Amino acid sequence: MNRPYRALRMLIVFNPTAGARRRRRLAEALRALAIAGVVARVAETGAPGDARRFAAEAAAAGETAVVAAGGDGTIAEVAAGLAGSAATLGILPFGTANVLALELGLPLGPAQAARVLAAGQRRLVWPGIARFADGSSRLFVQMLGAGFDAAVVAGLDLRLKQRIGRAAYVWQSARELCRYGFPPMTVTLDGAAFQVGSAIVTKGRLYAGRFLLAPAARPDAPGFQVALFHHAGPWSAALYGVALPLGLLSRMPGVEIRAASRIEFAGAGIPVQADGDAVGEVPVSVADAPGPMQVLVG
Ligand SMILES: Nc1ncnc2c1ncn2[C@@H]1O[C@H](COP(=O)(O)OP(=O)(O)OP(=O)(O)O)[C@@H](O)[C@H]1O
Repeated sequence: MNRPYRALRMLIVFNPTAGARRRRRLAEALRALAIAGVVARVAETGAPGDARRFAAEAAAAGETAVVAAGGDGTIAEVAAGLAGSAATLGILPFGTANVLALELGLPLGPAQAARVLAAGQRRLVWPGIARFADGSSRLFVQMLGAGFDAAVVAGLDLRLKQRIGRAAYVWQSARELCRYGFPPMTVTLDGAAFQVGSAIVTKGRLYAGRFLLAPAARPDAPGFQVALFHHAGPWSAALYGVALPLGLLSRMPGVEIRAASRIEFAGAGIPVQADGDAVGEVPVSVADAPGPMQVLVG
């Protein structure tokens, strides 16, 4: 995927919700792009769904590169809008966790990330698709979680996240340890059923930032790694929360990582998150997107 390529024009889909700092980061990226000779138009989102629509319209109009400027949720929306088109996805990682950017080794500084966009090196990323019982679907680029981590995402106070960043997830995790009921869930991996408390389906190795979850993951290939959390309850969840930043999660008792292509979740009252956004409830099934997409990387 490394043949010479240079998008001299690109659309940047910018999610402004995180406030003034994100706007300053965009201005810095635009300056670096201009210096590199790239003409960038900016489309600002006003609501969830706009990023996907802007990206789809740009791809239909023949835009060669569409850049998601935001967190993993905005990247997933732009990726969904570009799916099936020839347009390349670019990333200006302006989120709180920026897991996909870290997974792909992208720099987090705005000027450095802009220079990556201008350089035009590409690699493949093969997204997943979650399908819900109501017929809706959601494309994800990095991961999908059902159970405790989705409860944390669903309960997150977005204003607190704006103020204190990732610490808001730690605070919300502590709150959910006290109130999440850990209803039992069945996860079926390519026909084999497991009873678990929570599960995370991931395309990448990393989770919640730079933390290693699934060492064997391959973002560019079809299929998934699935982390099964066999022990349910607040004590186990707290232990897993401590093990994650220490890089020990995949080796904890009660944690199993398996490869799978088709995953089905069954249960009642269990929240689901995809790429850090609350997206619905179990039952949900997960499969590969019809094809991979190209992403600008350094
Ligand atoms: N203008 C907007 N107003 C409200 N919601 C928006 C807007 N633009 C995008 N969104 C929604 O916000 C969700 C979260 O956005 P995004 O992931 O970029 O930011 P974040 O939550 O600050 O980052 P992170 O996930 O890293 O914490 C997206 O999935 C998108 O649907």
